[in-house]
Amino acid sequence: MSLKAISAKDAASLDKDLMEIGGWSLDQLMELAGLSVSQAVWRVHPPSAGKNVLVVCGPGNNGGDGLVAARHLAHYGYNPSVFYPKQGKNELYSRLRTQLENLSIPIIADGDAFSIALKETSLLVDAIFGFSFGGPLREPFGTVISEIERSSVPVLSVDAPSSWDIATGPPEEGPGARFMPSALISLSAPKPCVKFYSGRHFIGGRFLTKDIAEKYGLDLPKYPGIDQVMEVGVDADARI
Ligand SMILES: NC(=O)C1=CN([C@@H]2O[C@H](COP(=O)(O)OP(=O)(O)OC[C@H]3O[C@@H](n4cnc5c(N)ncnc54)[C@H](O)[C@@H]3O)[C@@H](O)[C@H]2O)[C@@H](O)CC1
Ligand SMILES: [K+]
Repeated sequence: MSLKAISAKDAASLDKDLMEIGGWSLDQLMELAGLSVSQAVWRVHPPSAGKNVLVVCGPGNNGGDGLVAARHLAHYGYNPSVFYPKQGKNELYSRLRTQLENLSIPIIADGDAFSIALKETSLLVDAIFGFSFGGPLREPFGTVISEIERSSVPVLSVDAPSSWDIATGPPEEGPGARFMPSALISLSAPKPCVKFYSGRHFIGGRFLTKDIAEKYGLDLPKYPGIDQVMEVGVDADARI
């Protein structure tokens, strides 16, 4: 069963609905989104496969999901580090950063340190851009994406493979043209660019209601048991 995709425009308006009529705060949505990212990491890369996980965070809420995921990964026993070259400027991101600092999770901002960390990690979480990515890749992210593409480190992308156009997928050429993560977690619903993606696909963000799903023509994911992720095409509905 392939799940219905949601456009970037509708994804933004779904977020607005969740917060304006759904009673949700951004903190809560980001916490559940980041928690589901951490569970997808556990599914594709349990600590026995390597504890070093490098979370690359962009300046927006996709990056915020990465900050939240890094915290959960530390509590699970991984050694996460965060590369956060353009740090989001608001109170929520600074509180998330403080939570990471209090767990002694390294937050690196410099490109050379990123190159070193990339060589020492066994999984990279791509929390650079989500559904608000648009237009030609602005530095430093072209360089960052090219380095990720060139490395052999497996990647789990959050909501969309960063640098892909949310509707039309990977760029023809330049950074991102050969970027294919080995795992993807879509939040709330897949984005249209998922049709260009091949690899393990999870759905996360276990907070949709039937009404909101209907309003946007989405399927309600059948999360198994108490899990915060459902693997598309793998997990059967095992709800209690
Ligand atoms: N709907 C949901 O289920 C939820 C969504 N969340 C996350 O929020 C994300 C969307 O967050 P935002 O709307 O903040 O946007 P994004 O985090 O997708 O990206 C926006 C940031 O990237 C920069 N940017 C955009 N295009 C660029 C380019 N071409 N070159 C360089 N920089 C560029 C923008 O300046 C902005 O700072 C989703 O993808 C998801 O990961 C969660 O945090 C909350 C729950
Ligand atoms: K991403």
